[in-house]
Amino acid sequence: MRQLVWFKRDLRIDDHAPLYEAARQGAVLPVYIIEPDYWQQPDTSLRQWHFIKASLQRLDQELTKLGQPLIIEVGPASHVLLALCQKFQICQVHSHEETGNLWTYQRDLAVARALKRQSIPWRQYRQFAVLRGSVNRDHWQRETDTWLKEPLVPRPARLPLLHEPDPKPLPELTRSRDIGACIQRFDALLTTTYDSFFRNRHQHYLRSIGKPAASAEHSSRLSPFLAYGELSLRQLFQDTQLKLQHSAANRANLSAFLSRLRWHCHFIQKFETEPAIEFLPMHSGFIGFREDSFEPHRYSSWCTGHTGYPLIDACMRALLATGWLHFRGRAMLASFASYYLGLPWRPIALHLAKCFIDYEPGIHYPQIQMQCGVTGINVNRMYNPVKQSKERDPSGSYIRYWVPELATVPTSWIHTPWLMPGSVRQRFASLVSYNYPAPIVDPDAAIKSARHALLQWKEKLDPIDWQVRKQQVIEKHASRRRPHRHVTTKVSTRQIGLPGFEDL
Ligand SMILES: Cc1cc2nc3c(=O)[nH]c(=O)nc-3n(C[C@H](O)[C@H](O)[C@H](O)COP(=O)(O)OP(=O)(O)OC[C@H]3O[C@@H](n4cnc5c(N)ncnc54)[C@H](O)[C@@H]3O)c2cc1C
Repeated sequence: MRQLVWFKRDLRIDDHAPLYEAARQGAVLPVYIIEPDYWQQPDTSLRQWHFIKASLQRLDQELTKLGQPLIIEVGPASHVLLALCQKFQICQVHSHEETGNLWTYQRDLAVARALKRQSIPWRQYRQFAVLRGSVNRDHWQRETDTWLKEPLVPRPARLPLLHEPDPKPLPELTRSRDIGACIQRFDALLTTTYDSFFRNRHQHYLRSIGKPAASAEHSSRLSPFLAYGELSLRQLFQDTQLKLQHSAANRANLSAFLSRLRWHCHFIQKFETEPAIEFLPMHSGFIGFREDSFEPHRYSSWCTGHTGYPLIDACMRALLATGWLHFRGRAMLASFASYYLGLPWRPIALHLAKCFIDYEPGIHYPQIQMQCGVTGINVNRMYNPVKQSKERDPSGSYIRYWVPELATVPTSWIHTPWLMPGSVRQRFASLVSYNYPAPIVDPDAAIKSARHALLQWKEKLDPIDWQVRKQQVIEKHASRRRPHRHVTTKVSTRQIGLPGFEDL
């Protein structure tokens, strides 16, 4: 009974239920499909593909040690899978569930239809503490915690050789308008990133979390490995819990880290429940908000890190160069683009998605909407870029590193170079050619206008209607430790509900 395991965003062999279950039932063909059309989507970029490429090489080495190398094919998944099923007389396809963007959801529907036509069952397994179908947020926390604590799935002892693929290099993909490769990487290896975090980097996790340079060192930096599944979230969760039990000194740091692993699933659950938020704001009253105020010049200055606000530009340039940014930096970039530059949330989401190597749609879209103020249930976070700069990078060392035009600006002016008196500027200008832009918007006027625009927009809708829509968001998405007394209906839908095999 030959089985096919379709590797998607789960490039590992440990705690991999599809691989383990398939191997129990027969010989396994492990397959990864490169889908050129996916890599043309506006939220993807080649820097993500370069990361995946390295993960695929490691996955292939692991599978080869078990006995069956990885088969890598190029083309639309439904065609590739059908062709492989026919060629190798496959009885069943196994994969993890994916909470992806609309493109991957439609791809999965096409795969389900194609396999059903050939009467080949497709079994999908849970990869995160995320529920499909009807979700009751009252019990979500308990159910997902139970899943996170379940025993890990062992790796198969061996995989009998079914097919020896021809050794060939992975294809080079191209894109017409790509964001560009990363010029600096933190660490491309899971083992070294993981070991160094738990050995010592985590000891300053909490203290560093909001500071740009320190968090680059003391955050786990495991996000890309989680996003493409080289590391199992459940394994990381359980390892952290174990370390927490044996580490009296670092309880606060490890507990904070553990909460973030729960947030990972909490956010993906929001996207799984309401995938439309890839395109539409969570609070439907915000449909169309700021769309008329899109200014291409402001957008391109923000995208390239030339807004004239030193910390904003440093964060954007760090992201462009490395593909990673700490949480506060991401939040600040999104909030600044929305409130100070008046840009609509969706182009903000797309640019950041392309920049992030760890792009995870399920975290990304709910977070973006929260930071851009269109969920209707979160406090509006209008981070003041100058205040943030003074608090988070007081010496200006991060700014100087990423914005070399400001490298020699004295600390007293590093956060507000536009306020430098003429005499200082003259002295400074004689040393270097100073070509840093003036602030793209006046901070006080911009925030005043953001507040005004928000109020005006909300006034367009009847206040009761606004409240009703807000309540709908709370019922669908808010996490609850205790049951919500007023909610009588269960929220259902999934990712447009990937139908059961029989429903197609
Ligand atoms: C606008 C915006 C967009 C974001 N987009 C993404 C994204 O596409 N992919 C992504 O992985 N994270 C995203 N995040 C969340 C967070 O910023 C990153 O997970 C984190 O910075 C990754 O670095 P780390 O692995 O060192 O984090 P750590 O602090 O070491 O956290 C460990 C893991 O916990 C999870 N996590 C941490 N913080 C959060 C959070 N606030 N919400 C949900 N999960 C969290 C991540 O899986 C992370 O890898 C976004 C945040 C914002 C504000």
